[in-house]
Amino acid sequence: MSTENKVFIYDTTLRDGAQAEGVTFSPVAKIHVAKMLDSFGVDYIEGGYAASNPKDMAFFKDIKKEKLKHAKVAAFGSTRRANTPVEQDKGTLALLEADTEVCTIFGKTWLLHVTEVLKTTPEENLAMIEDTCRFLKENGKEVVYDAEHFFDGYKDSPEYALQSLEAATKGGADVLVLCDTNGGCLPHEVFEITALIREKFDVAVGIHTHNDSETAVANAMESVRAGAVQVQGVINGFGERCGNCNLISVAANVTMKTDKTCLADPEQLKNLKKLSLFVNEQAKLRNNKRAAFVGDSAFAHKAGMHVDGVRKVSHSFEHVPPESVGNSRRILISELSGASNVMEKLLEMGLDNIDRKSPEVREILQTMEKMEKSGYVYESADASFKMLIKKVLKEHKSFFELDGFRVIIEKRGKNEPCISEASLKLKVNGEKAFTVGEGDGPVDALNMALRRALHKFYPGIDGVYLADYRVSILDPEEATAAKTRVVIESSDGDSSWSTVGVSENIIEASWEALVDGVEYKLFLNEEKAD
Ligand SMILES: CC(=O)SCCNC(=O)CCNC(=O)[C@H](O)C(C)(C)COP(=O)(O)OP(=O)(O)OC[C@H]1O[C@@H](n2cnc3c(N)ncnc32)[C@H](O)[C@@H]1OP(=O)(O)O
Ligand SMILES: CC(=O)C(=O)O
Repeated sequence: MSTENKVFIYDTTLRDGAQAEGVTFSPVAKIHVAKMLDSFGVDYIEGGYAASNPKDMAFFKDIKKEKLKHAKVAAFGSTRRANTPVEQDKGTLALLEADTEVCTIFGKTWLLHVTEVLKTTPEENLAMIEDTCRFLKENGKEVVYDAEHFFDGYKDSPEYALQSLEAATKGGADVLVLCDTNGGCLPHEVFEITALIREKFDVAVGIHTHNDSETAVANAMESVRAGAVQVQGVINGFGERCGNCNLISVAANVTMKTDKTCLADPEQLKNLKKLSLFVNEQAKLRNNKRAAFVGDSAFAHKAGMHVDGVRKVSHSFEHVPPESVGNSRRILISELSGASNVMEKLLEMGLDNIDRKSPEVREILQTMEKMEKSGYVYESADASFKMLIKKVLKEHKSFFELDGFRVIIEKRGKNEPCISEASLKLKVNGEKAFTVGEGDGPVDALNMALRRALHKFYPGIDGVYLADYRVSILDPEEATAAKTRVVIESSDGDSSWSTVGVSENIIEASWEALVDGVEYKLFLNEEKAD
């Protein structure tokens, strides 16, 4: 492995990532993730624990058919069992059966583990490490040696920790990976110990960190600064307990903030958000809004003064340009907004002729603050804020007029399903419309009735559906007077938009949000048609 300014990215999403609570990859998902990682440009893909289960073993067979462009596939396992000849050790033989270019084995560094977990002697553990590395080398493998609990072991007995690395080196290991298995180390310790190992060993050094002290990425970055040339981690940082080092942040930090490189094609960084979303989808995990670099909030500006700064000089409040990692800037509207937030929204609406100091901008701010005080929130209901702007600017028109609605929910027997039905009376362009809708719940039924009523007049909203529905109870301590806030996300398949409604009655709050959502789409359709 060449160490010249290159940091090798070793991805263990499919192995240590799969050790996260709530994560299981299907065989198809494993292949999808591996292909995506390869296109992104990671150097190693650890596909699973060879001796663990048939699914992991099948992955090694299936991935061979995929002809990866760049990444090497690694099979993971442990040193041989104590007092077992390596050529008879089931785990080691499973590594050979995986038939990968690279084999990664973990071995014990910490005497506590040697005597209390393996229940063997320090000498036998050293023999286990050396034998297994040598056997795999003799079988033509590139061998990555993961020194489990390296930092804890080193703090307990530096002498034995060094002997364990010497055993791996004698066995021919190509990389010595220092593992902070329990995730308890701090960056300065990782720097010092990595630097020391780099000095003592003429073999490439790698780093594998866990996030139990919330320092996994910082620890990996410090190890790299001290000379580590391989970083092991997981896309999005999930993994055993609190997770592994997040490779999303490592790839971005190494590429943009150090003089080192880690991606063959640094332009791939523009696919960082895409990669993050894809891996979460395959792992069936929700996206973390606040994730560094790739989260929806990573470049979302809320405070008025920040928005003012970003509008003047983008890097005044952004550490890297959002587009460099495939993300985008968002301006949020809330009671903490100032004129700059409003100006950004006006621009998004194509209204570029309104002065920042104009009375209209002040009135928009004051109306919004008054509404927020009574329970509305606009930071997650951008379309409602745009409707509010139209109302203040007297550019709003009602596409229809409500004459009334009735919603019923009926359960005809213990084992019968709940039926929701809504009947709705509207006037559109002076013409009366009366419709009935059924749905999975009362709001869905109301939504169906509304779309049916409008179909004849505005067929452009036919494809719009409810994508998400969230309810919050405001002032719950005032039991009967509690208000309900409903946020609805509507979608037409290509884009989505959110609206808000507030009332003491949940159906009325939902109706208000529905109306904003429909009107927003009708305005957009009109603008497109002009
Ligand atoms: C830090 C890490 O994340 S390392 C990766 C850990 N990952 C996993 O454990 C997931 C996959 N594991 C598995 O599917 C199973 O544990 C298997 C198939 C590997 C082993 O299953 P079992 O044989 O039933 O053993 P079990 O899991 O209970 O116990 C571990 C055994 O491995 C031994 N062991 C643990 N670490 C090592 C090591 N580095 N080298 C050799 N043996 C080891 C233990 O001493 C224990 O041996 P014993 O049965 O003689 O007491
Ligand atoms: C090898 C590994 O996963 C660890 O030490 O955490």
